[in-house]
Amino acid sequence: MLPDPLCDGFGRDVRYLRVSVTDRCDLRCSYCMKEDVTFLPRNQVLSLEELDRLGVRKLRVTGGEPLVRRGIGTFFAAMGTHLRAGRLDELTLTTNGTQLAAHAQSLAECGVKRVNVSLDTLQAEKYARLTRFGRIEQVFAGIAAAQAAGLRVKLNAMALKGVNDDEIFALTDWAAAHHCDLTFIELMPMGDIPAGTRLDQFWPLDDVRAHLETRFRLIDNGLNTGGPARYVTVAQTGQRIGFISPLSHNFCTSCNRVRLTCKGELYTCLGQEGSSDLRPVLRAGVEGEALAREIRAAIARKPAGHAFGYGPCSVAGQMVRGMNHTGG
Ligand SMILES: Nc1nc2c(ncn2[C@@H]2O[C@H](COP(=O)(O)OP(=O)(O)OP(=O)(O)O)[C@@H](O)[C@H]2O)c(=O)[nH]1
Ligand SMILES: C[S@@+](CC[C@H](N)C(=O)[O-])C[C@H]1O[C@@H](n2cnc3c(N)ncnc32)[C@H](O)[C@@H]1O
Ligand code: SF4
Ligand code: SF4
Repeated sequence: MLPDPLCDGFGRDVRYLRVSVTDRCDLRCSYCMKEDVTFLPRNQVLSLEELDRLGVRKLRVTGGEPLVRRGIGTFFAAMGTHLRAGRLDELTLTTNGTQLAAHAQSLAECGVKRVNVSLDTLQAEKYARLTRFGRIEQVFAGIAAAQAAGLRVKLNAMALKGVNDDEIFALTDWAAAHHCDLTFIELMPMGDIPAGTRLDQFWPLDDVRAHLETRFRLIDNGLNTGGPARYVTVAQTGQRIGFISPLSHNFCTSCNRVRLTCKGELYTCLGQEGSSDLRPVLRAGVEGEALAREIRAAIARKPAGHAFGYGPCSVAGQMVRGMNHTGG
């Protein structure tokens, strides 16, 4: 949560900040970034002390891959102190899981209760291809370590036509067997990826749901975690499945979030260009009410929503800015 309830120009209360601690990543998922992507020079990236100044109530740490940022353990330890002192309500992260085995225990000791781990396939070879060189065993080990440390794990799987459309049941069964929640995500046209690839891979989640319903009875359960997912319960297994459908079921009217990039830009919408540069004030040591004022002014300009859309042979609203920069 941000310091006070913050209302934007459309009457939405914005209470949730997602922070990208790095744009760097140890993987190169082909739907997220190009193989030869250029990352920001390190001196443009906010220091972890500057990030600590934000004073938010609910923090999701993301990236790029948050666990590859040097010193990230110290950052989580500092955030853990805020958590114990009651200055922070929730501390969590979204990760590709490759480095989770090494960090899980200390994350739990810092007060992290749950992690979202991105896993789009269960097949080692396909995983290596999709991420360009990732080793799936590292992710499995990361998930096991997280659970052994007492963390709840939610899997995030992109729904990608022609890539993992043959694995929807396998992912669902794996999640059930490993006591993980599972969320499917629609592909957004973010990053410097050709429109043709997007059109080939976009798979609306209504189709994924219909596919699941050939085997399972899905009951809408109305659960709201404060995030964009609509959840169902699988009648046969009791497991929970979420659908994040920014294209086919746009959730912008209830949007409660803004994002801070690792450079200190506050993006008030994932799918629009407008941002406010908070780096000068963070670098100048501004905090408390003065910083909140800057954030409020930015939020007042939050746009209504994204303009993404897939036509028969064109893509609308494409953002060249990558998810790793804005923070997925
Ligand atoms: N368009 C859009 N997509 C979002 C937004 N927030 C999350 N997403 C998508 O949902 C994916 C999963 O987000 P997570 O990091 O797991 O967070 P979450 O689903 O909000 O988290 P919880 O519900 O707290 O578990 C992101 O990578 C994005 O693809 C948003 O505000 N707008
Ligand atoms: C950008 S990553 C950052 C955190 C971490 N590296 C990870 O992969 O979980 C966060 C999430 O964004 C999702 N993502 C990346 N590109 C996307 C796109 N074009 N559309 C929708 N989600 C995307 C990923 O699948 C991942 O679940
Ligand atoms: S989705 Fe996450 S793991 Fe994959 S390239 Fe993007 S930032 Fe890295
Ligand atoms: S696209 Fe923008 S307005 Fe819509 S839910 Fe995402 S961040 Fe909010």
